Amino acid sequence: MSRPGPLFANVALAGGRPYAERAEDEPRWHDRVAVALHAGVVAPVQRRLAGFKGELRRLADAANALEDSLRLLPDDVLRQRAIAMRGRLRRTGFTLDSTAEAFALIRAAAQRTLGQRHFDTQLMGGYGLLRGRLVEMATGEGKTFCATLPACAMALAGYPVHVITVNDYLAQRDAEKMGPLYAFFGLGVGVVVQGMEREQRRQAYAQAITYATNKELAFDYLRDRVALRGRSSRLHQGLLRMAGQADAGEGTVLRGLYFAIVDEADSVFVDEARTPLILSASGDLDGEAEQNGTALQLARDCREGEHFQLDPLERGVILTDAGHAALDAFAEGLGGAWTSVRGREDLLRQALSALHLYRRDQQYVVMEDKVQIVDESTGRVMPDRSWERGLHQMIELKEGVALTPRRETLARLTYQRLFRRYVHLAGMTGTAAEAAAEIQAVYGLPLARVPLHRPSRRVTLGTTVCSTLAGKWQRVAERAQALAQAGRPVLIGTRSVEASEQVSAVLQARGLPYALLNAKQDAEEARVVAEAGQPGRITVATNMAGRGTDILLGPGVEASGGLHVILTEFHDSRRVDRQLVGRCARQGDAGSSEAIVSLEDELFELCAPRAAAALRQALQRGARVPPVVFAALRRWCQDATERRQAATRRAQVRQDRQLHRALAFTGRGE
Ligand SMILES: Nc1ncnc2c1ncn2[C@@H]1O[C@H](COP(=O)(O)OP(=O)(O)OP(=O)(O)O)[C@@H](O)[C@H]1O
Repeated sequence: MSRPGPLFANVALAGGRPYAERAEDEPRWHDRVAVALHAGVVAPVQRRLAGFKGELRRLADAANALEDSLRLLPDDVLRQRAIAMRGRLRRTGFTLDSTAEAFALIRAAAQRTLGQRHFDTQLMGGYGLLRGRLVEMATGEGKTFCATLPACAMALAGYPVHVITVNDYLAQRDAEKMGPLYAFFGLGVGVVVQGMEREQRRQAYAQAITYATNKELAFDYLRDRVALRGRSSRLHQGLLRMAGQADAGEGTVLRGLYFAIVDEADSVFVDEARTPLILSASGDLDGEAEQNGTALQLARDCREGEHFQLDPLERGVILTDAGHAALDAFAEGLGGAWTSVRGREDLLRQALSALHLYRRDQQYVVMEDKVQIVDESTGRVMPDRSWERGLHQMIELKEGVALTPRRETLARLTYQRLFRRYVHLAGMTGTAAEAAAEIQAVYGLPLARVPLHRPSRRVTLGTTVCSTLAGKWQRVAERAQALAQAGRPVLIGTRSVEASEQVSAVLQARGLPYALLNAKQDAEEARVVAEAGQPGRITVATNMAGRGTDILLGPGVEASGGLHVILTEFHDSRRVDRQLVGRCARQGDAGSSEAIVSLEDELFELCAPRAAAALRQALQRGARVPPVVFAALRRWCQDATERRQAATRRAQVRQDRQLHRALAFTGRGE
């Protein structure tokens, strides 16, 4: 990008103000080819960027050259110089020289306000973000601080900035921590988190820099779309407003989609992009309880293999011929949805899914007498979300809690479509590798790798494979006990609330003190994280302590070997495994990691049940299984899952595009 403007790629006037977003969000033909080829496009992506590394270095050198001249300047002179840059940035855009100067000023201000000096690697990362790249910086290299450079620079130039992260805890933590730096330049910071009122949100988005999670942002944008919907055309609406003839309306919450820095970009752009975002309103409960109750009754009488088959990977239920026949016979004489073939099949499928595919303390928890969905990638509850098409009510009935009304869809959007609408988009993550090609193809962000600030000292201890779950928990507890006794903090990462409770029970039985962080125990998250680096501390956590969590080492811990991370189950993607391991040995600190898994783990059971069973028998016979065999099994399972998920995302984008075309034809976008 040579300059930030012209930004108004597509301007709708919302509440009398311009609302910028990109109109052209359809991927081009070569993007589609790239998506189709997926893994095969890594090489061309990297070739095109061959010259960028040198540019990053030149930028850092240019900023360093200015450092001495800024050191002794009084605060107000520094501030004045930054403000004076606004005109220049608007005129010339973010050239290498102007960016170097802006970054040097921001770095000097950060030293004064936060007591931290941006590393050269952070200057490089910041430049990559400003230039619309997917910046890969290893876990712990300080992406939060790095993002302040482009955020501040863009905000100084007058463009609204969104810093997007994966959970409320991080959004709040980062906004608070970096606030004093922004305040130095008179730039306001807003945070948008779950449960905020509309007006609070509007105020947060009105600030120069807004921190928000991808989910909050997406739903706010969807609500804006609904607010703008139904107007004859954007242009027409804009003209009406200019002429002062438009209805006052409620207006929009956002100011548009100008510049977004997406933290943990692989999670947001890839992992979360499998699920469409659906804005819904309360419907009614007419006869729902009775109908669902009858469906559950029938589902309990159905037998797997005879009446239905399960596809746990796709969370699907397939009815067999015998299943169809039993359903038709059962429905005879019943009214309501039972009268139509589709209606009754839907009911039975949802009931079977509720019974067999959705498990308490895995996909959801029951808290405050409510079924609350646990987000698989963040490990957190999503209190105001529900499953679609009656599934949620079916699970409520299964759990014996009060039924909530079914929701009706108002608007629907995918992350792919949302983020492509940003006029200027950038992403950063510690784990881009396998996702880079897809992110380039779908979102148009080429990869830029930033070198480590200090060489890594992480010790990777390999994988222990146990034949059973029970054996695994014992082994995990033994390891945690031994390491804690040696004065090291230990982080035990689990995939589900259920697993975190299983390992807790074993630790308790051994009389070992530990802290637990999961969707049910999240009240003291900040405290648990703050203490997780203390000597001898054992912390059990789901993915809540995965991405973004920064565990600071207590006194003496560095000398005793740093934080030790135990991965107790492989995730669907290796990137998520690496994120957990990335909690230790950050920025050249001491630290180690190991994996202790079992052949009864879900990944193996779902993807390679026969191979897992054969290996289990071999282990139980006392045979020695070479580690390469387990490594191959892991790779096979994770590759298979990733491929399936990539296919789901492609289908998602396709469906989204078709829907968009159909709606555009009728003049009603989402
Ligand atoms: N320039 C700096 N000087 C001193 N400390 C820094 C600097 N940059 C970052 N840090 C510290 O490094 C730690 C890691 O930072 P941060 O959590 O932002 O890393 P990250 O790259 O976002 O990691 P992850 O990928 O795990 O989210 C924090 O404690 C932060 O305060």
